[in-house]
Amino acid sequence: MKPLRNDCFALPPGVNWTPVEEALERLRSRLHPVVGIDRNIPLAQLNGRILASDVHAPRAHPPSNNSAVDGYAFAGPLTEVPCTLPLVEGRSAAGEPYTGRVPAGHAIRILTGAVIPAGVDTVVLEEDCEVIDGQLHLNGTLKAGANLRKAGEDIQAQDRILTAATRLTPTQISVLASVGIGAVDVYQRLRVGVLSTGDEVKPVGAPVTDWQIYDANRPMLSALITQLGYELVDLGHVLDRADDVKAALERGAEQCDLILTSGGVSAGDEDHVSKTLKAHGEISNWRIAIKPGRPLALAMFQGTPVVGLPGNPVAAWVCALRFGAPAMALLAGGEWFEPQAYLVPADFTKNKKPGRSEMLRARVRDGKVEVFGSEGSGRVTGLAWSEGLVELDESAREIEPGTAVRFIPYGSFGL
Ligand SMILES: Nc1nc2c(c(=O)[nH]1)N[C@H]1C(S)=C(S)[C@@H](COP(=O)(O)OP(=O)(O)OC[C@H]3O[C@@H](n4cnc5c(N)ncnc54)[C@H](O)[C@@H]3O)O[C@H]1N2
Ligand code: MOO
Repeated sequence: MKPLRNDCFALPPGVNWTPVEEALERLRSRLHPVVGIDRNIPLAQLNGRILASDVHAPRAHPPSNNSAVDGYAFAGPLTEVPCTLPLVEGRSAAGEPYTGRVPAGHAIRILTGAVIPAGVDTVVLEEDCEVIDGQLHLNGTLKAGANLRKAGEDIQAQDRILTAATRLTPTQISVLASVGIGAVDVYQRLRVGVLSTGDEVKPVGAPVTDWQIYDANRPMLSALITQLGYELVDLGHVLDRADDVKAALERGAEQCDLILTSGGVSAGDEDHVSKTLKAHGEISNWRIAIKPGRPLALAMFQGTPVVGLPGNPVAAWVCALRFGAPAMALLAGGEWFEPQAYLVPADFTKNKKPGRSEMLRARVRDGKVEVFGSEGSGRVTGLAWSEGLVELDESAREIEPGTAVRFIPYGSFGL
């Protein structure tokens, strides 16, 4: 694990507005995994963790030929019908295989998941045949191998079943279990600090006056971090005082692999996050051609990367997803990702200015994408209403009902 370079967020001089694609490419090319490896983590603790190495199957899946249905097994194919086959004594059930050999011209009772006994290779569904006095009566033809699941048809022993950098979800955990793997090596959880700033901001529960607002960003970002599978370090809230901001960042640098701050990153007199990062770290104030989320500060502070999100909750959310989520995936040992977007007809009208891409709070209903009525960056109700974002690229102008637009469901960001 090598540390990030101090100048990893530097932008070339003279660049004012960074297009979204360029900002993303910069992050992708300058970041790399910063976490160590946790060895032998058991299945029960793997959900959301990121594989540190490729995984190979120690055995095949399924391990032996077995029946896909409840029915009767015989040697196929069955071409001449009607046909009657005598049934042998006994049966093959899941967990209780038939150990003998079925003689030629005979059939045997078999249940779903049971090993196919020697001498037979084809299974007829019990609904498609009749048993009368120990004889199996068949009326329909069947190909050899019908209703049989072949050994290794899903996974062969030694196959690579999962690759390093895969984020494990319930479905991948099932694959591991299917071949008997009870523990794997995963990256240590990325420790992400979340810090709120602002003299007007008060934590929920504290007494407030009219000029104060509750801290909506920290609980939102904390929930995001947890849902993405990272370890949350709550760095609390600090007032716009240089010393307090510095002390909080120092705590963060000690305890975290990445710090997310919100507020204090535009150019105002009270934008102490920017100022502190400038005085004590290497900061690059990115002005990204995106709405919302124009001001984004990226910095290295005492060896730890800091993403300074805008204070407006909508902008903080959009930036945390669009730039933060892929960056965190990469730092955490996973793969950089471009969120999967779907082209969906718009159910709205919009006259967009060129030059900036726009992210609108959106959701799909009846195959059309709706956007929230207000684009105000402080409107938290639109966040709660939305199920994803519509991304309009820099060149987009007139959107009319029916225009195909890119809808990115929140699931595409790993939520
Ligand atoms: N002259 C300019 N002014 C502003 C610009 C600009 O480019 N030039 N950009 C605007 C945009 S866009 C945004 S976004 C904000 C970003 O400003 P900051 O990141 O410095 O954020 P603050 O000024 O501290 O706060 C903005 C807004 O958000 C509220 N806020 C802050 N923290 C929280 C929180 N934890 N929970 C809820 N709400 C929060 C804060 O009260 C402000 O209303 O700058 C614009 N101005
Ligand atoms: O771009 Mo600001 O980020 O509108 O809210």
